[in-house]
Amino acid sequence: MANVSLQHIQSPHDLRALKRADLDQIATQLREYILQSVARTGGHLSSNLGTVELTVALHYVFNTPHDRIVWDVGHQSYPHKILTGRREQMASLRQYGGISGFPKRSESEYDDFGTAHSSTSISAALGMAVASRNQGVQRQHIAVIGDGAMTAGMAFEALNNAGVTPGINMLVVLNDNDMSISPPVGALNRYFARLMSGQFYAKAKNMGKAVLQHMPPMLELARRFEGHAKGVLTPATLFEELGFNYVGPIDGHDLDSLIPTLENLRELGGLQFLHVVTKKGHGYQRAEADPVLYHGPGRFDPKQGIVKSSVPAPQTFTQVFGQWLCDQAAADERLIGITPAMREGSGMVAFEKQFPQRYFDVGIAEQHAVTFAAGLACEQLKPVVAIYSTFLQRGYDQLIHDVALQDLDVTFALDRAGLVGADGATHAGNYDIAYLRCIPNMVISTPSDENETRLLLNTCYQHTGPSSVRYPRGAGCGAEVTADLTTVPVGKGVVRRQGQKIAILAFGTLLHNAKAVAEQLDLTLVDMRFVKPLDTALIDSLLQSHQAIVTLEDGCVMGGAGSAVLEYLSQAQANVPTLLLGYPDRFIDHGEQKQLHAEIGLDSESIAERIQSRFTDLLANQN
Ligand SMILES: Cc1ncc(C[n+]2csc(CCOP(=O)(O)OP(=O)(O)O)c2C)c(N)n1
Ligand SMILES: CC(=O)[C@@H](O)[C@H](O)COP(=O)(O)O
Ligand SMILES: [Mg+2]
Repeated sequence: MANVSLQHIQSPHDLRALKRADLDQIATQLREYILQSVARTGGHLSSNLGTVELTVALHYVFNTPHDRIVWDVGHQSYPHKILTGRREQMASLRQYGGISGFPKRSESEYDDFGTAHSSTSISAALGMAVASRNQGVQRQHIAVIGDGAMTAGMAFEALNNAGVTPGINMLVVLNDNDMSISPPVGALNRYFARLMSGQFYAKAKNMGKAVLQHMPPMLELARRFEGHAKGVLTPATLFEELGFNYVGPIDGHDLDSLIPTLENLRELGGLQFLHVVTKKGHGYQRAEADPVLYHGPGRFDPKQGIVKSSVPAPQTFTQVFGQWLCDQAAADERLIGITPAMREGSGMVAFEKQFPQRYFDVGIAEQHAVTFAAGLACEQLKPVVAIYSTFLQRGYDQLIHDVALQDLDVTFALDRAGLVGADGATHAGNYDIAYLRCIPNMVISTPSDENETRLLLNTCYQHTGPSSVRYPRGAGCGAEVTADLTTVPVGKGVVRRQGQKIAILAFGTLLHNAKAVAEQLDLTLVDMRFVKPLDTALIDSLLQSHQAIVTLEDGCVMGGAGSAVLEYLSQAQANVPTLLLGYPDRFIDHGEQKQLHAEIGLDSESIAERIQSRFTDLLANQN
């Protein structure tokens, strides 16, 4: 066996030039490279360790980039990125100016579809397959989707449509590692477990090796597969009922199973569904033992594993929410906590332990999460939907049609509001103020620090209608958080500093970037607390003594809080110069949150400069 090196793989063409016998070495080196690289940069780890062999086999068997591969979610695409010429660039992973943590069309000709929000791969691959058919192009279209991503309705919408789409080549590869971020939930997961249960999977593993070692002619193999797949291995599956030829489950770490099977499926063409079984974290014992902890680690030493810092980290907004949820649930048995598959990320691990009967992880199913909450509210329960701002976009119609239109009492705890940092544009929570503000009955609150978050969670929870509390990823300014359940008046802001002629109306945590500016330029600083209802009485009183308004928000300017103030000023016929500070009308890539805020002029220095350049004369005439 030749000594081959990952260093020589600049593209899948180099991989395909190797002998089959050399691929195991490549897989071993690839796994080690990913472990060492992610340990240096941080990023998604356990899912990438689980797709090493599958990725090698797919790029070895299929003629990429002519054949298309869509990686669902795409957090497991690091092996793909490394084999497609970005090995060196992994050092810049998810950093300002560096490569993305997800497939991105503008990054490589091998990234056929930008992913990150889950369960889009089958729809996208189907679109590509129909396009190839209609254009008379012969190519394969592969969707690689995890068992977690398969729990989203959109995946079944696509399967349902594909099943009645004639004349296309599409291979769906289900990467079944029996994990989402946390342990998977739902009846579908039980179904997969049945398919993998001893009687089927053991035979599949042995049959895979036996049948594939002698490699009869393709059609003979297909016939055998047909027979085995239908009879011995597994009963007709849900996927066959939807029009796919189901093959598997096979061992997703065994190149001897993967390569002949994929070659067979490549020759067969048509609608194929390959069920592979992998282990999340495969090949790194610590990640195998705790795939949740190693799902998205920061930097760590692979030899030691992730070590809890001895220096207590500042409390995050997520932790403030998690504590509040438990306290509020203890005080009110009507509270139900709902997460669409983000138990850890949303801070609900303690809540699940303390209130298991009132905790619901509904899977990657944001649409269902919202309307499920609506149903609970119809029966006088008080659901709290803990959901990242970006993922609530998936349940937007349900929020309007099922919750707001019926004025139901649902509280939305919107974590990851604003720029999230390393996950970049796909996960940015930039739009919730704009997309919620136009919905009647909605209450929108924007806490400025950790204690304000608790205050506004108390307040919105007690409000008997649809409401939202938005807070950013990570820690805030370190404000002391009370332990009580005090509320504040809905729709009322608070003047934090009295200045002279210019008032900054801050909506959210960027208020702290404006504090020093207000001191430096002697400006009034207001913590508005709510975008809707807007504190118009406070604005009226400010207009009595101020000659200019600045609005400040960690969200898009278009349709955001500043727009709400402008609308009011126009309606009040108040002709006062107004400067709107917020996110520009473009997508903002990954980097540190502080770096990104500086890039778009929302750090303290930029805020001061922008106010000074806009209101030079006014400032000159202050005392
Ligand atoms: C719409 C949407 N909701 C939630 C997430 C957060 N998320 C990222 S990965 C993941 C679990 C995916 O599980 P699976 O598809 O099985 O992939 P694995 O991590 O097991 O490889 C979730 C819930 C997301 N990316 N998109
Ligand atoms: C891939 C995905 O969508 C999640 O893993 C997400 O990256 C988690 O984000 P946080 O790290 O902000 O919880
Ligand atoms: Mg999984």
